[in-house]
Amino acid sequence: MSSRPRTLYEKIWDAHVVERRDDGTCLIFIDRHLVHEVTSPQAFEALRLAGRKVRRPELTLAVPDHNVPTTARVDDAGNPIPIVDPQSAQQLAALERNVADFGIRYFGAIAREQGIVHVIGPEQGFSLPGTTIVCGDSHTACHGGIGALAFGIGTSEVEHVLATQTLLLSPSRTMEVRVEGSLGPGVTPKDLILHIIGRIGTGGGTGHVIEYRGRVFEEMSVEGRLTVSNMSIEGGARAGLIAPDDTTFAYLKDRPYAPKGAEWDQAVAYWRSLQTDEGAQFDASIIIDAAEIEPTVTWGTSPEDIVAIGGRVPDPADFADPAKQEAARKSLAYMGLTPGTQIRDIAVENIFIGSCTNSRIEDLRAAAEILRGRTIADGIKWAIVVPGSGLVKMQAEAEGLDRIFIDAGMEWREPGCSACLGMNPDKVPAGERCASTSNRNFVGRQGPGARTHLVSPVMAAAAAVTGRLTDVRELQREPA
Ligand SMILES: CC(C)[C@H](C(=O)O)[C@@H](O)C(=O)O
Ligand code: SF4
Repeated sequence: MSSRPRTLYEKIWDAHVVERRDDGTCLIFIDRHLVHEVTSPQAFEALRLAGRKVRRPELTLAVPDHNVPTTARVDDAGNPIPIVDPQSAQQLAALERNVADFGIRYFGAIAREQGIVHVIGPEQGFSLPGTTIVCGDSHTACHGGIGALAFGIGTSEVEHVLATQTLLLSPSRTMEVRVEGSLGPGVTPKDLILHIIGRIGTGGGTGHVIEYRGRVFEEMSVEGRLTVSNMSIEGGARAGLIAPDDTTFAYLKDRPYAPKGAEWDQAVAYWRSLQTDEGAQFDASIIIDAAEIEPTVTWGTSPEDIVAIGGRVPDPADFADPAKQEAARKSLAYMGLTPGTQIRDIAVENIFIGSCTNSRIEDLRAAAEILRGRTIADGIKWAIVVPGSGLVKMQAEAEGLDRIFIDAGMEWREPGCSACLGMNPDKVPAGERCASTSNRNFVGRQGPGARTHLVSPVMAAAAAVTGRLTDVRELQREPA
């Protein structure tokens, strides 16, 4: 192994090379494979047809999340309630058959550990620093928040990993996003990543793995780091990474699948070596001043269409690039917005707090803190809180957060992807707006014709209280 200074990405990559090919591609060992119901059925079917087994079933974890309804899943007698939508029911049944046939660890729809695949990986200690993690899902980048090299793969690659526990890959370029200074009050990791995407654009990270560096990330909780890394894919990057540190180790210790005893100590000793070396070169570098970042929302139909809460809807003519002008015109037409409108004058009818970006316990605590003792505005027709996992839900209930949401007039649901993409019945009606803590504001993402404004959990809570996009700093209380 060379002694030249290496980035964190290069260290993880080098540690997983099974074979280097002459064309520069490498066969990479995959430590962890997460599986959900949408992108796995054809992969299992192909294995079945070829008469192949899953090579390392113990390195695979499956869970249904996209299609599960978020209304009650068991009746009063504790019996499972059948899923109404035939396609969803079929996908869940297929996953159940596949995990049984191939001997894969599985948290079923009514297991208390069930949840969004990117929430349960770190929560279970299944996702660990320095590992390679894949899933047939673009937001796999999320797990980079604990220092894992984690990325989404296609269904044929899912099949390859199931069969061989390896992938043939080309190395990525490296990009450093260095954030200097600290985040101000009311400014969250979600605002930070929206701001970063606004800066680099949705294509800015293409071909790169981003390492997020700087004191902001050292000071940030693991859950905040997961939020940031989660949206790396919206900046076009293959993956995101944040170097593991004592905060990461404290978060992972004693989790069900984390190493224990002497193995834990050995693991931590290794994880401590997973820092970018002094003098290591990145292929690209971006520097951001945290002090410039305000609570941020999206105005358009791309995650790069961001604006500070104090700002206005942009005029397409403001963009220099004619292609951007045209995209902005289309976005504004879809979003039903007029250039120059104050962001804080935009009324919303729907609130969604959830998704693999923002449905962990800290997200729910922060939103509940804004909603405590308040009620949602009259203009809000639908407001749901969807915890990221059954364990997050239990924890939130133990802390009384569910009561705060319900007393405010919101619905408290079962875990899953829900209105993040509306593959289940949770959809935003056409022409209506939603302040959403999810990660994509694409045309039709939350339902046909739905208009999404991406926000942080506290900003979603603030919008629920006032019925319009609102600067959460106006609603924050002095600490008691
Ligand atoms: C359904 C799945 C393949 C998809 C993804 O890859 O990201 C979904 O999770 C999403 O967020 O759009
Ligand atoms: S919560 Fe949304 S972004 Fe995350 S995996 Fe589910 S659908 Fe994809």
